[in-house]
Amino acid sequence: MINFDFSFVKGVGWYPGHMLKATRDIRKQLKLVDVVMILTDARTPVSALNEGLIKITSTKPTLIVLNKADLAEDEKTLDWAEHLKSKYENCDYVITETINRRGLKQITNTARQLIKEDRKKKGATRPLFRPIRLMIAGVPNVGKSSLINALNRKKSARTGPRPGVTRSQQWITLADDMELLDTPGIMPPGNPLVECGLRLGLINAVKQDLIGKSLLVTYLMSQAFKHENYAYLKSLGVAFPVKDYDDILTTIAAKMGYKLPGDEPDIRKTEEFILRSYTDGKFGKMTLDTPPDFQAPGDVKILWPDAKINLDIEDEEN
Ligand SMILES: Nc1nc2c(ncn2[C@@H]2O[C@H](COP(=O)(O)OP(=O)(O)OP(=O)(O)O)[C@@H](O)[C@H]2O)c(=O)[nH]1
Repeated sequence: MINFDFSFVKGVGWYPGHMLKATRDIRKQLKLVDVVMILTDARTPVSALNEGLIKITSTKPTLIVLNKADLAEDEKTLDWAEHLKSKYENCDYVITETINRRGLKQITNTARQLIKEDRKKKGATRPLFRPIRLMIAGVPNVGKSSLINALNRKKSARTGPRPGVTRSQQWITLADDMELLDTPGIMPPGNPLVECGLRLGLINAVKQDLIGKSLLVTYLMSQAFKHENYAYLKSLGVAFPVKDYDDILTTIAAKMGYKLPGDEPDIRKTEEFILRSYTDGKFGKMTLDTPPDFQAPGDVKILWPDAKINLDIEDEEN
């Protein structure tokens, strides 16, 4: 087991002006909607949840959608989903893989059920004679626009693997009796916990350059080793046990042919490739948020960035 220490990293906050405006707009529009659908990333269900949003919208039933479940460990996703459901009032969850169109039907069914229960609680006796209205919110890049497009099929919302693609609110009428209010991705103000921030960087909810790609790659490696997730690294030629952290990058650079003039490995390009591979799901299913807290255990320390890193890894297959 390898343990990593990232305690030297400073907080990584990101709260540009358009997010403040978007938060105010959400408050204003709240009275128009029946259910607030909060998307999170199944790899980081809590780090990417933005609990502040749940508080702001707590007068409405909440549907938590754990999206990108294709990239997370199934059992842990279910554990987290049940945990979140029990934590918040008037709340239910759906697990989705928008990319594979998985879980879409459950969204409409669960939203309708939440509305029914909410109306009953408020003493409403007649059915709702208008389309149901959902607001969709969450931190950047969790898949809000992709989900809307998947539900809509008309592909009206812009998507992209970068945070902050959606900049304003927009109402979208679905063919079904349902209307959706899309909102821009919103981070909580202030600095999240260090590990939480690193996770938000890895999933592209925070701009990776704000945190630093080298640091994110080191963090990704720490997670891959913690999960004993070696398959993709092996496919890139990395031999285990790894003696030196730099070996990982130089091996991958050689494999990919990333060279600088003079045949030096192009580490920057290699780091970008590794992060892109992670975004593309090449590391397989890996849940980053681990209950009960976010602290990595620390009996073996990785010194970064100036010291060489010795990874004392045993690989059972070798
Ligand atoms: N693997 C995987 N990727 C997904 C899934 N859903 C969305 N994505 C990808 O995630 C990236 C971000 O998706 P968007 O729909 O643009 O995210 P967003 O939340 O609208 O982003 P902002 O506009 O920044 O708030 C895109 O590259 C999508 O293709 C999913 O279920 N699985």
